[in-house]
Amino acid sequence: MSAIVLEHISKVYAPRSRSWKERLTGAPAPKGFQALDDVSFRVEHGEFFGLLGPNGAGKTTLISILAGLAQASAGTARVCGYDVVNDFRQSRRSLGVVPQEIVYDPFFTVRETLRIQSGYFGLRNNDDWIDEILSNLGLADKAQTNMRALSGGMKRRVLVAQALVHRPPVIILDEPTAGVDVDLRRTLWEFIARLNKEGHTILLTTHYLEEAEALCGRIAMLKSGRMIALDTTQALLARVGGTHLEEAFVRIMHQEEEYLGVTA
Ligand SMILES: Nc1ncnc2c1ncn2[C@@H]1O[C@H](COP(=O)(O)OP(=O)(O)OP(=O)(O)O)[C@@H](O)[C@H]1O
Repeated sequence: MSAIVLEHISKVYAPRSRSWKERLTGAPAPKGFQALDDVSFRVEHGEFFGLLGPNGAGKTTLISILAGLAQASAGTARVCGYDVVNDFRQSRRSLGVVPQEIVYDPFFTVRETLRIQSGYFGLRNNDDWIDEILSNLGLADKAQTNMRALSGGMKRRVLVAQALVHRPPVIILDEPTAGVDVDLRRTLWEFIARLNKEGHTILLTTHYLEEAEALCGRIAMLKSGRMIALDTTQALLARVGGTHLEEAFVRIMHQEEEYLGVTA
C-alpha cells in the first residue's frame, strides 16, 4: 500500500456567478477554471517526494484535495490506503499538512495552540511530544508566548509543529520556507530529514529548487494543472548533464512533450 495515491485527478473550480450586467446583455455564462487535469502518481512509504511547478500550476489545489479541503471533480485520492472522501477521518489522521498561508488564532499561546490541535485528533496529555516538537523547531522558549507576539518566521514554525502533533505517517509541506531565515531553514530541514529517516513520508512543494534537489528522491512537475515530469531527482539532473535542478526545471517547463521517466 502506497503512502499517497492519486488516480486521474482533475479539478475544475466553479465559475463565478454572472453579474447583473452579463445577465441583462445575455453574455455567455463564465466558464469554470480547470486547475488540475488528469493527474496520477504514487508516493511510496518513506519517500521524500517533491512536487514542483510555477505559480498557479495546481500544487496547492492537489494538496487541498489530499487534505480534504477541496473536492476533486474527477479521480480518486488515497492516503495510506484511505480514500480522502469516503474514509476522510482516517485519511486526515494519516496526514500532517503545513499550509502555505500563515493562519493562527491570536488569542492563544503556542502551547495552547498545539494542545487545541491535539484535541482535534482526540489526543490528551500530549505535552511530552509537544515539548519534543517545540525543542526540535527552536520554539521551546516560546511555549508561553502569545501567537500574535511571534514574528512571521516563528509563526511558520508553529504551523509545522501543528502539523506534527498527531505524529502523522505522511507529512505535506506547502512551501514551508517561503520568507523564513537561514536558521529556520536549517533547523526545519534537519528535523524533517530526521522524521523522514524515522520512516515518515514527506511530500514537499517549494520554489527553492536547491532545497528540492538536496532533499527529494523523486520529483513530479506540474504545469498548468498537468503533470509534465515524474522521475528520480538523479534522472532529472542527468538530463541536463548533472547540473542544477533549476536548469532541468526550466528546460522541462519549456518543452512541449511530457517527460515521464522510468519511475512514473
Ligand atoms: N478557489 C478557487 N477558485 C478559482 N480558482 C482557483 C481557486 N483556488 C485556486 N484557483 C486557481 O487554480 C490555479 C492553481 O492554483 P494553486 O494555488 O493550486 O497553484 P499553486 O501551484 O499552488 O501556485 P503557487 O506556487 O503560486 O502557490 C490558479 O490559477 C488559481 O488562481
